[in-house]
Amino acid sequence: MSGPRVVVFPSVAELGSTLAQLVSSRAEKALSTGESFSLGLSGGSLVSILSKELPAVPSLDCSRWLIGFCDERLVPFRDPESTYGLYKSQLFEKINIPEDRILAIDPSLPVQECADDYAGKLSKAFNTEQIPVFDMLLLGMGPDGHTCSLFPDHPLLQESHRTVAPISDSPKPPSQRVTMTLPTVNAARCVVFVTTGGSKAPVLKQVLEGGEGPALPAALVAPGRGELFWLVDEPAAASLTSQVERPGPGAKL
Ligand SMILES: O=C(O)[C@H](O)[C@@H](O)[C@H](O)[C@H](O)COP(=O)(O)O
Repeated sequence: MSGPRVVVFPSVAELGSTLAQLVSSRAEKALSTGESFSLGLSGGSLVSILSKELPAVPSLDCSRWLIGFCDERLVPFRDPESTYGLYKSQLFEKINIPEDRILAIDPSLPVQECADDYAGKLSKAFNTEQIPVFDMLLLGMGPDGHTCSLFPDHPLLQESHRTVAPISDSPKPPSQRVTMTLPTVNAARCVVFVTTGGSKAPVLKQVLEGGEGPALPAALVAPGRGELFWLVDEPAAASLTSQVERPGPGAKL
């Protein structure tokens, strides 16, 4: 993998429209040679950014997309903390993604069984007993450098076999979650971090330019054979001194 492309935008709105264009272009590429476009979604602020911008892409056809979740909270879908629930109301109802092509967890299961069940859903959908290779994963990063539900100094960072794992002690509530593991994240063809806001500036510098102590979870994302993008806004990029890109309005990545 070549190094990450760090792309800085003046505003979240400009970041969001470029993100939507990037998703759409990778979907076209996947569908030009294959049966589907597999996209993994994260929660947090990504929900509103994607839900605002993706439906605005002209003639977007999501009928052959396959949607998975990079992580999910173990709460009922109607709970405002449910990432699936938020995407269902804010995005899925605005695009033509068939319900049976959205791979959601079964939140009625205990967390270990839920993770095993979700791993099975991915295995079936990707028709593999190995690691499912997503065309694209969209990730966020917390102010502590977590991504998915992989948190600093957590044993899950060492997981090298399971594709999906449970966590019951998430420092970010809700405490019970299911998360993709690093082997699954790093198997993807394209990984895109979306990070905005000044509160992320210190941790973004540490992740991209190094710092004290063990590598933070977001710094462990390095897709072996895939592309890695960091789409950030100026406030989040404020502490960076390394090479970044600042595309003109409407530029395509
Ligand atoms: O469901 C979750 O909690 C997310 O998947 C989580 O990993 C999120 O991406 C980060 O916490 C960043 O969230 P923000 O972008 O809202 O800061």
